[in-house]
Amino acid sequence: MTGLLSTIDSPADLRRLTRAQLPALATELRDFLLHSVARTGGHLSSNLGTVELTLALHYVFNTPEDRIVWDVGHQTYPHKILTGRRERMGSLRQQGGISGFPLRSESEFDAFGTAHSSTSISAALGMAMAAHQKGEDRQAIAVIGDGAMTAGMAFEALNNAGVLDGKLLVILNDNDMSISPPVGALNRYLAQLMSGRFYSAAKQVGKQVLAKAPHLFELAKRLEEQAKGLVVPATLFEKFGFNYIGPIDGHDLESLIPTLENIKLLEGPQFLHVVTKKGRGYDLAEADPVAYHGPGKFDPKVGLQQPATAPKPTFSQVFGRWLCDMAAHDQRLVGITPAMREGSGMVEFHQRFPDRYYDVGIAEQHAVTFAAGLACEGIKPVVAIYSTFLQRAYDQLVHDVALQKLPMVLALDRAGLVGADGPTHAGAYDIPFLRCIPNVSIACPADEAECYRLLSTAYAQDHAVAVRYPRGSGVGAELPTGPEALQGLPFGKGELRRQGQRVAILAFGTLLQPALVAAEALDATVVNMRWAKPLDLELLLEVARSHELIVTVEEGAIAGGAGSAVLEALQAARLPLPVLQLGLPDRFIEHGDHGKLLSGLGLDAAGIERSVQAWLAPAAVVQGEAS
Ligand SMILES: Cc1ncc(C[n+]2csc(CCOP(=O)(O)OP(=O)(O)O)c2C)c(N)n1
Ligand SMILES: CC(=O)[C@@H](O)[C@H](O)COP(=O)(O)O
Ligand SMILES: [Mg+2]
Repeated sequence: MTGLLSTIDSPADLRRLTRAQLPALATELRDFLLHSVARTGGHLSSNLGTVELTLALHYVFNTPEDRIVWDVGHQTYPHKILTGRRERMGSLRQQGGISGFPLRSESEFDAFGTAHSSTSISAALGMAMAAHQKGEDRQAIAVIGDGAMTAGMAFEALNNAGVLDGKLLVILNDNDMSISPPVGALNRYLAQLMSGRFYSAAKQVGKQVLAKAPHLFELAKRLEEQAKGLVVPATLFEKFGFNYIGPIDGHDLESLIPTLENIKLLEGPQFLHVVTKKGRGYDLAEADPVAYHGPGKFDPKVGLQQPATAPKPTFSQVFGRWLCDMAAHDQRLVGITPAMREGSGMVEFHQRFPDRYYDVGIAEQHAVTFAAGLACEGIKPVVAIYSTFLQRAYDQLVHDVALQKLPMVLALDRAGLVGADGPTHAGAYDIPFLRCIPNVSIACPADEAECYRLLSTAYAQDHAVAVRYPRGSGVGAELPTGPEALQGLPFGKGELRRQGQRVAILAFGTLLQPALVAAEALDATVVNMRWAKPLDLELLLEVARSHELIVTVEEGAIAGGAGSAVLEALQAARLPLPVLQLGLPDRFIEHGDHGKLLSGLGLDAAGIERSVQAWLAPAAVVQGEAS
């Protein structure tokens, strides 16, 4: 590799360049980024939009002493490339490679680990106040997108920061996009701020002020006032106690760098509003930032292509189909998504039932309590939510839903490991954290057809039911059709899938398939449990009485998971049977290929067979192996 970029191994190298060299570097960086992501897959359009902002931040601020907290962190590839990880970009999001998100353990330049949105202002404020407590002079910077800004947590942090005197800079990276087009009143407000009059006026003023500034340090006081001159009067952010600056063009280094240099001199909480374009510099991504939000591998010359043969529908698509079918059947149904329309398979539902579709923004807590309110009035809410993001709405689920025994369907997508996004996005904990809440049930479909049917079962209940299903597709089981299609499976009932001897494998969810394969070699019984709560006690006890060993298999945390529920049930029934619990261990599982990760954890057919054989092996042999 030649060119300027090849000389940058850290921001210190960057800071040795002249300002005149930076536009060329930005071009190289963008080109490198595009070709790198095209080879690995990953979050593209957000990163294309932050090239200049990243350069400007590392150029002006003394990173890593000054701290940058990137909200969500899906826009940090330019940051990774400039902070010593250029050569590792080929390993992005692969097992053993670098993460797609900032990681404190990966680099001293990653001040804070992110991936779930809207945490940056809180974390940066914490860092700013820590510097204050310790008498250290450093800047803490939160870079937050307009989508992430919609979350309550961002506003909680603004509310707190505005009355504290931390050296905090919040940069709103406003590209007028979330993953989907942005929603809500805040978006409307930001659009007003960016409307022609404000935007061009602010830009003009900014350029005049900065061109005339002779020497930044000597003119600190004057610049402070001038920077305030960039302020659009009485913005929401000023009312929160910030000095609001902007909007400025986030792709114009000539605006960004002097503005950031000015801001460095200002006291108190600062708020800089930059305007960027998602997908900037790659025409196809600019035209369709949604498709290029998180693409797989592609050829940059031709862009994303439709596969030659139609792939199996994903579980998300199965959910989307069920949602449309049930909505057509029952007028009371409404669908809710916290900003994940595409990922949750709700595009068609949105098109066909726009009045019954609610994208509430990145607001999982609100989504759940909003659904509770709807349920109080006889509406039938279906909340589509990734397992990992439901973690945000735990109290809402306990206090607002379960305690009042309100009915709703929680379509819990991305349950289990998710692959390239890694541990931040893994749906590892939903069974343990849901099964301890009264009035909440959990269905674990083993394939697509069961998923469809169990959604119907969930919809028919008088309390909250989560239906958990994984990312991607399963065995490709054909979906029900015809007049009976929307008929559910029996609530709380499993099914015997194979009769064997000695060992009974109880499978919860899609790991039923490898369990069936392992059972052939082991001549084991296999039960498709279908429900983690309630357990099918009748079936469980019948199986327990006729076998020597119970093996539970789930793609979720072992601790407190479905296997634990089985243990509790056996104990309550005074059946002292050994239970081998297979699932996710008590550690975070890194990013990588989903299938390989499962094999590595012994959750494929060979692994299940191995674990059972090891359990059955005479103790002497096991001890021998261990010593
Ligand atoms: C708590 C949470 N909910 C949902 C998501 C999924 N998500 C990732 S990026 C994103 C959109 C972010 O939009 P914005 O902050 O404007 O960044 P942009 O992609 O536009 O750069 C969403 C909804 C998430 N990461 N965290
Ligand atoms: C950054 C983020 O949270 C999302 O973009 C997420 O990576 C999407 O994951 P899926 O690809 O599983 O929808
Ligand atoms: Mg955005």
